Amino acid sequence: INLGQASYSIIHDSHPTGGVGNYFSKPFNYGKTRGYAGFYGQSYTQSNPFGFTAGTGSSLTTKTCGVAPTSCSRSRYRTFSGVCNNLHNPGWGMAAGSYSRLLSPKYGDGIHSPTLSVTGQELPNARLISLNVFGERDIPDPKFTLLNMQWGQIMTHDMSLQFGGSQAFKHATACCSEQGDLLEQGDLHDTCYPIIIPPNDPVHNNFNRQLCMNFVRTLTDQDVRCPNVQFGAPSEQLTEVTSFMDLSLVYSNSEQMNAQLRAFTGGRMITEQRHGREWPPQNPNASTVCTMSSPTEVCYLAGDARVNQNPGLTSLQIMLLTEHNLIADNLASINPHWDDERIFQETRRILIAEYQHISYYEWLPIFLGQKNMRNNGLIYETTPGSYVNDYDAGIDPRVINSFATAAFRYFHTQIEGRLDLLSEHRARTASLRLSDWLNRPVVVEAEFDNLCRGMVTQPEEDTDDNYDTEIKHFLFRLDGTFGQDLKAIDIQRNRDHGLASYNDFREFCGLKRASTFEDFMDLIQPQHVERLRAHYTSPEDVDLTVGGSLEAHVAGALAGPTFLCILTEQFFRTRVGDRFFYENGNIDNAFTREQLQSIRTQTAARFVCDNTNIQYIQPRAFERIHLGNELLPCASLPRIDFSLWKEDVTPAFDTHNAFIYTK
Ligand code: HEM
Ligand SMILES: [Ca+2]
Repeated sequence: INLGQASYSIIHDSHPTGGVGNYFSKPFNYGKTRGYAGFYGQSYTQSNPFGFTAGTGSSLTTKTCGVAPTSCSRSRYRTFSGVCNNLHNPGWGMAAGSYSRLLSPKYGDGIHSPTLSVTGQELPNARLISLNVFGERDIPDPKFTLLNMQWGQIMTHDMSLQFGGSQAFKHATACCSEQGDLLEQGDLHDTCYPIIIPPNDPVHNNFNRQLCMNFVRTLTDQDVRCPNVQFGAPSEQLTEVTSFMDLSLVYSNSEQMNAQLRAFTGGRMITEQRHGREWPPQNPNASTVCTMSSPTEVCYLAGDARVNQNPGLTSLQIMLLTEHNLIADNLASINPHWDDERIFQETRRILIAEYQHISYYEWLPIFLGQKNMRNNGLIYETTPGSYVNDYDAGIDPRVINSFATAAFRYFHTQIEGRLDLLSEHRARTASLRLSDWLNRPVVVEAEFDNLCRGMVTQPEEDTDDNYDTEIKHFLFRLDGTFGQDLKAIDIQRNRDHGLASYNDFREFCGLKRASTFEDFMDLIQPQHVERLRAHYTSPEDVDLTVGGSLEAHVAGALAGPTFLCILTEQFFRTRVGDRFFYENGNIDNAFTREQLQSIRTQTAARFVCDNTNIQYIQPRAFERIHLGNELLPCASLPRIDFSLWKEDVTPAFDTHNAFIYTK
């Protein structure tokens, strides 16, 4: 490959003085005003989202609702589809089930059509809001690395994939012509909701034409005619993946798909050996899922269909895959009597634990704040080897629509459009332009270690109201000059899913409901409020994904109070509603105290070290290298001690005497 062609340099703007975070005189104490704490475990008004039987030949799609069994047997291991994690509600969190909601939807027609203004008119154009309300300044984050952003996308892909409508691939349904012109009304598919390019768009030449960006609506329980959906009830979007943090992106969401990924020997996953290391297998549908300049280019197959989407994501997926095989080889050598299935399942359990640990104790505190997480029971100060027995079968672990469709997407602001390739001495050898390498993983194989060093060294973009030009004007441009706009897509998706308004969520989160635009100034800078006023007719119309992305951050967190409320709620449910959560000592095959303690020593840094040829890394890999976080030899970082899984080690843990955390 010709990297020269792809190199790209950006001149960084200087950091603005007095950023959004400094706007408040009084810091907002999120923990104290948690007005929404009362609803855990309550049931929601929506119609039965589970227990679907297969859909009935919808004309829209071949996709069908997930089928949850009516009863479950107690398995030692998670199912691939997520069913039976909750023994009373077997469908909770399963793949092909629905999202949950914190607030009832606000569809235009009350049931299914995209949200409208309170005046009954269309909401302001999504691309216009993206252009005029949000910036595109390139401000490197002073503290965090690109790994911080990239790990978040891994968690996203584990937790959510909107059914049928994602813009992450070239969509089979076209709402705009090849040249980008809006199709005639009669030619538009039912699921089309194209983003119209406004007049005077700075990059798309709209002269004498009605241009658009493709946008296909997410399929709902009504679209695929799930049984038990009540006539006239509001539509609920479906998700393709399990809600649990169970590494479904590695192992897939069904047994059949998993069988295509497993080697069925030594507990291993299928890999292909090239250039002295293991790579994921080739995707049999390479030409449809990847952008390839030759038919022999690599295009990977993994548990998640988005694996090839961008080089950083693909690199982390590869690391998760090789970490699986590394653990499997360790277990196989210490337990030669274990068969393939046993090694595979125990390995899967350890890898998920390792990843849940890094996500909850190393990554999430950066985003949600350590104190906030402690106050709300998302993490605990544990004594060595102690369990946290906070599993609650009454908590619905499903992913919340406003989490996946608005709050978690805020971190698209952290995406960097230039990826540096670095030597072991952290010298830059070249840079990649992100939009040259979307759905095109060939570069990952050619530059794996250099890319990974870039990811753990380069700063991510500041978490603010700016979105990198590579995703704002060039997303999925393929060979074209310009492409799509991820912020505009996020706004359009917010309306597609009929999310309740920003103002509704403020109230829900215990904040003051605004009656005028000025009332937003408690959390949003005046110049941003003015831009909202210039575009929206009423404060009631402001989209959640827009208002939430403009709020000043809560001290110690990377989001404002409204998004923080949704994020905190989600990660509480994801933990407490997961029967197999790694710290839980009350399940049939809980880790022993020693095993749990060893898992708790694992860090993102060591994980990266063990799955790349990187020799030196800073111990806190989500943070940039600085005094106190200098490069150290990989071997000096703690590593999980797999000998603790040797079967003749009797568990020393006594449930009755141990210090147990309970809710
Ligand atoms: C280079 C990095 C990334 C790219 C190119 C990217 C691109 C995309 C695209 C194209 C979609 C589908 C939009 C739609 O059709 O509605 C999407 C969805 C999403 N993204 Fe990202 N993203 C990136 C990183 C991230 C990060 C860092 C996070 C959070 C930490 C994130 C969170 C989400 C979420 C929650 C969704 C919705 C997923 C679903 O429910 O289907 N993304 N992203
Ligand atoms: Ca999952």
